[in-house]
Parts: sequence; structure tokens; C-alpha cells
Amino acid sequence: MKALIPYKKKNAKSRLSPALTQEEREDFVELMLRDVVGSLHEAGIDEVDILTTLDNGVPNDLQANVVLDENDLNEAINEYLSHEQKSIFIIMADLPLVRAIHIKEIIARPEDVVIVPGKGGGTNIIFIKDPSNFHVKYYGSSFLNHCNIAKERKCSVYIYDSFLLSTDIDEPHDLVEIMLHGHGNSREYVMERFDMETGKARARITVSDDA
Ligand SMILES: Nc1nc2c(ncn2[C@@H]2O[C@H](COP(=O)(O)OP(=O)(O)OP(=O)(O)O)[C@@H](O)[C@H]2O)c(=O)[nH]1
Ligand SMILES: C[C@H](OP(=O)(O)O)C(=O)O
Repeated sequence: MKALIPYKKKNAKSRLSPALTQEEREDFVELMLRDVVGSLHEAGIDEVDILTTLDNGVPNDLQANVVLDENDLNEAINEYLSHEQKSIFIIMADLPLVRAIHIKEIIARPEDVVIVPGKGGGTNIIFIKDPSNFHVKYYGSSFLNHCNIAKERKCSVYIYDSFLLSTDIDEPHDLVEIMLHGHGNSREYVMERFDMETGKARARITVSDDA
């Protein structure tokens, strides 16, 4: 079994622009990537491939292989899957709330495909037992796309329902979830820059005076 992390650094996470500058976003995605790789290793997954482009320097202390592909997200992943025989655990790099226990539970499932939905219709993790019998279609409600592809391919499917794993970090309000439930590098980064405002309404981030 292998894990695959699609990763984009250059001008990443544009939807976080109201909270972080481009330079900060580029630093922050690297820290989220570190947390994801750390949880994969903790879960016992040693083979980790980071799928990225030439201009997206992955730090070389990460204990992961770098796979370069200049194509867009779907084309690059499908090209990768077409050469793989082993089960593939595809996890997005913007999922720093993932913990080893989640990963162990997902890979222990007996179904052909396990899908972890992201909020708003995305797919945060997809575990594919037989990559020769699957292709991905991210964007445009990819959760529904992946359920349909599994049905067409007659794959059994398990939907892994998890608050923490549905929380990919896309928009400024997601950052408060890292303060509340995060760990590691990404939590340290967010705690340095933001404060948390609590009251009657939902907790939310405010810019820290020390930032
Ligand atoms: N290799 C590769 N990975 C990508 C690409 N686009 C996005 N990703 C990765 O796919 C995952 C989900 O992507 P998005 O949430 O759309 O990330 P993003 O494009 O940086 O964010 P926005 O600019 O806010 O849409 C993240 O792990 C990204 O690092 C791409 O073109 N190539
Ligand atoms: C890649 C995309 O991510 P989102 O934009 O939903 O975070 C998806 O999961 O289809």
C-alpha cells in the first residue's frame, strides 16, 4: 500500500487570501503537508509519494518521494494510478487534522473504495484497493463524482464520516478548527498569528496583536 499526496505550493490556498498573504500561504501549506506526512508515518505507511510540479519545492527532510507532473490535478493523479498495482491512499495536503487512528481505520475497511467527504462536496481522502479499476475526478462536487465512478466500476464503497476529516482548510473560518482540534506544525503556525474569539456564536479567528 502507498499513500499519494497531491501538493501545490505556488500561490496555494488562494481562498485563504483574506487571512494570509501569498508568502504566508506558501509557508503554511508546507507545514500542513508536514503534519499529513507525519500522521501517515505514524499510521505505519512508509511509502509516501508527493505528487507536485517542478516549481513546487518539497523540502527534502520529509521522508517522502517526489513525483513530478506538470498536468492538472486530475490528469496527474490518473496518470499516476494507471501505473500502480498497489492499493493507493490519496490524501489532500490541506488536511492537517488527520490523525494516525483515522488512517488505520480507513485502511482496515474491507470495501473496494473508501471515500472521506470534504465539506461542500469535495473528497478529502479516497482509498482505492485496485487502482487499475478506478479513476479520479476532483472539483465540481468530487464526492458525488467518486460515488458515481465507484458505482460504474461495480466497486463496494464505504463513506467514512468524520468531522475532523471533513475539515479541509480552504477558507479563513476553517483556521479556527486547527486552533481547536489541530496539532503539530500547522497548529503552532495558526496560534502564532491568530487569536480565538469565543462567545455566544461560533468560535472564530481574529488577528493576533503579536502577528
Ligand atoms: N499536484 C497538484 N496538486 C494540486 C493542484 N491543485 C491543487 N492541488 C492539491 O490538491 C489539494 C486540494 O486542492 P485545493 O483545495 O483546490 O487547493 P488550492 O488550489 O491550493 O486552493 P485554492 O487556491 O483556494 O483553490 C491540495 O492538497 C493541493 O495541494 C495541482 O494543480 N497539482
Ligand atoms: C480538490 C477539491 O478540493 P476542494 O476545493 O473541495 O477543497 C475536491 O475535493 O474535489
